[in-house]
Amino acid sequence: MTQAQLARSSDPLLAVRDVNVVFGGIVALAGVSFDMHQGQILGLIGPNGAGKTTLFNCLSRLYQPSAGDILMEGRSILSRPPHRIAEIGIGRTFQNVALFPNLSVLDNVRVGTHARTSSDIISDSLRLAWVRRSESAVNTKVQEILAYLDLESVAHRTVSGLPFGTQKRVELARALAADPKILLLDEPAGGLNHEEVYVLGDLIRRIRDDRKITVLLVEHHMGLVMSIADHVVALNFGRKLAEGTPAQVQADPDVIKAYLGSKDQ
Ligand SMILES: Nc1ncnc2c1ncn2[C@@H]1O[C@H](COP(=O)(O)OP(=O)(O)OP(=O)(O)O)[C@@H](O)[C@H]1O
Repeated sequence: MTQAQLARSSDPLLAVRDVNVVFGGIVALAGVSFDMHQGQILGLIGPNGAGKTTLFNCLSRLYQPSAGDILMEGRSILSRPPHRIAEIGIGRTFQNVALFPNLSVLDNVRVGTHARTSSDIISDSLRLAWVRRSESAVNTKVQEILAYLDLESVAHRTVSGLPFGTQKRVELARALAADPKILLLDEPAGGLNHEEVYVLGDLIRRIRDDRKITVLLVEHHMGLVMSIADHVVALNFGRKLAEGTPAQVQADPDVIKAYLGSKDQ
């Protein structure tokens, strides 16, 4: 069974149900619903102002829908603050990279593991045996992720001095360090050159295949979305315009019209 078939055969990992978001008088999302299944790479596309970022921000809990629900493994996530979504297996990256610029790559990735470790300041300062064991497990995990993302050679470098493409990889490493079930990627190809986008596509697919992580990709780079997504949801003016395989969505007359319309503006 392929990853895509496997994905469709199970209950949704994440369910977006009739989500509405209104800013003042502007309806940013109106009744958007779709399912994400385990093992899927889902591409969320749409012209400028379609509502992609708003939906992404609802999923990462920065925005609260005015109606509707978002369920992770059947349970609503809407009462959860943004800093507590990692605990239920939702990881994210940011469009413009949000790392600690003056810390090393290693320390930035180590921060990611804290979402899933349970030590506290008293146990840490007493250096209890279980804290030492968990520290050693964290180090092993961080080293494994750095090797996986080919970041070992820059492990001790300060993040601010690294090229943007490398910083984006560090952000991915930090998100992976929290062991997410779903990874939300906000325009990961933004600011990357052609070769880097190709490498990124390959990497996202490997993350899904090797680590069994479900991926939601908000992306303007149509080539990337269409080459790696197995399911695509297209938004326009806050509504779902179409969903299906990349080929189905690309051939949808409403999607074609929405993109041509936006080019003319
Ligand atoms: N914080 C906000 N306050 C007021 N209006 C907002 C806010 N955020 C988004 N909007 C409006 O909501 C609508 C959807 O915007 P959103 O940024 O989600 O679209 P998008 O698909 O991500 O666009 P882009 O591709 O340009 O990033 C737009 O009309 C936008 O102007």
